[in-house]
Amino acid sequence: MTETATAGSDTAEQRHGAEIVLDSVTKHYPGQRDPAVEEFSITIPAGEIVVFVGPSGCGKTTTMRMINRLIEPTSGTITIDGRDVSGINADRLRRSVGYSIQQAGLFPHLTVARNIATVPGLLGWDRKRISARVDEMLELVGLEPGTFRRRYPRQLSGGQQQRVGVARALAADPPVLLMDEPFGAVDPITRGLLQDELLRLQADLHKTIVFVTHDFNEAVKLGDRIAVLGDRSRILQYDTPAAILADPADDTVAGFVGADAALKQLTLTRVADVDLGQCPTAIESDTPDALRAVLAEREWKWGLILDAQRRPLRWVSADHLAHAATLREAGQPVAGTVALRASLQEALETLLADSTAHAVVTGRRGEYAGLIAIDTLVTHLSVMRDEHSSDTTDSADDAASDPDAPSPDRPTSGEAKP
Ligand SMILES: Nc1ncnc2c1ncn2[C@@H]1O[C@H](COP(=O)(O)OP(=O)(O)OP(=O)(O)O)[C@@H](O)[C@H]1O
Repeated sequence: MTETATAGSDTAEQRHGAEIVLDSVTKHYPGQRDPAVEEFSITIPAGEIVVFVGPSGCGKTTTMRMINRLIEPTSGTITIDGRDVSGINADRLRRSVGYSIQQAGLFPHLTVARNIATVPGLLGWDRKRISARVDEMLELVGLEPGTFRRRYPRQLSGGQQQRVGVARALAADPPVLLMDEPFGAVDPITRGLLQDELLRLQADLHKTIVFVTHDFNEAVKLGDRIAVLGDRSRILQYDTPAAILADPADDTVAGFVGADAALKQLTLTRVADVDLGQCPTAIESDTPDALRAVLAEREWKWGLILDAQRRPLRWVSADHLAHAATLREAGQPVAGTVALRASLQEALETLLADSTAHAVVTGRRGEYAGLIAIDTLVTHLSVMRDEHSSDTTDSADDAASDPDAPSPDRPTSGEAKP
């Protein structure tokens, strides 16, 4: 972080995240027997979202607040973009590090506009620039400026307050954003929407975001990396969500991950990233003969009837076709489809609702793109486990030297046989 960035001008470096390094940081609160944080070391890469997750009281908030010196460490060093924060004036530092907390922490006596304008005002921006920035920030977080500028926090829903909190934290375009359970006080649906918005914002902004939560699902959804913390902020595991889900470092982390690790893993992969299966298809204006022949000849149980734009309509079996004169009425409706951009967990939900136990995948215009079968998901999970397993190298070596060893599973390609 540079002085220029601190002063809030539009430099290139200001618009990108900054690396944060904590080195042997300890916090011992006066009068306490044990330190709240002990010898904590971590490197938070520029432009990534790193989530601190751990049980209540383990020291997450204390650790995070030392980054912007809301809490002063007892020992150790913290640098942002190579600069030791202890050498930066604390007020100046806080203006260059966005901070968003549970229940938004808005000033109740100030309008939404003045709340968002707080840091730009402190940085001495002129009125016109601040006003334009307030509108830009409100639009960024999905609130219409004409409606929301003049409201007070009490006139907003919890989710709207959180959005304003995020807008305020981003207003001076800080390279670093600290978020302490920012979505903890809203209902699960709003929470999901706010998480989606944060990911959408981050895709454009590339801030360095340190995010504290109790909720491992939230950590998996938001984190480029997750630091699972134990007592005194001891790092139990620091890795990507995929690696932690596939190979928890110990029983404590496994307990945190939960019994449904596999389901959580499925949220991390998009349908477009696995090989899709295929089945015979026909356009509904075709005669049944060709499809009937393919099903019989290649022993497919099901074929798929598409409309003229190749959008999936119905599943048909050989029985359905036995006496059908046309494809227009034959078969049973496809229960639901899943888009290429959807997650494998959504694909699982779709296939569980489908009578043929397949998820029909569609492209951007709803056209048929392929199928996902349960085998595709099982194989994918097994590949993920192999990739992240701590003894991957050993088993790969073993397999290479043993000609009878089974070949490792890979995602199915080509044909699924519905
Ligand atoms: N000002 C303080 N004085 C003394 N002890 C404190 C102070 N603030 C926090 N602590 C103690 O330090 C430890 C870590 O607290 P901290 O708030 O950092 O944990 P946390 O992981 O963020 O907890 P939670 O998830 O419940 O917010 C706790 O045992 C807490 O009681």
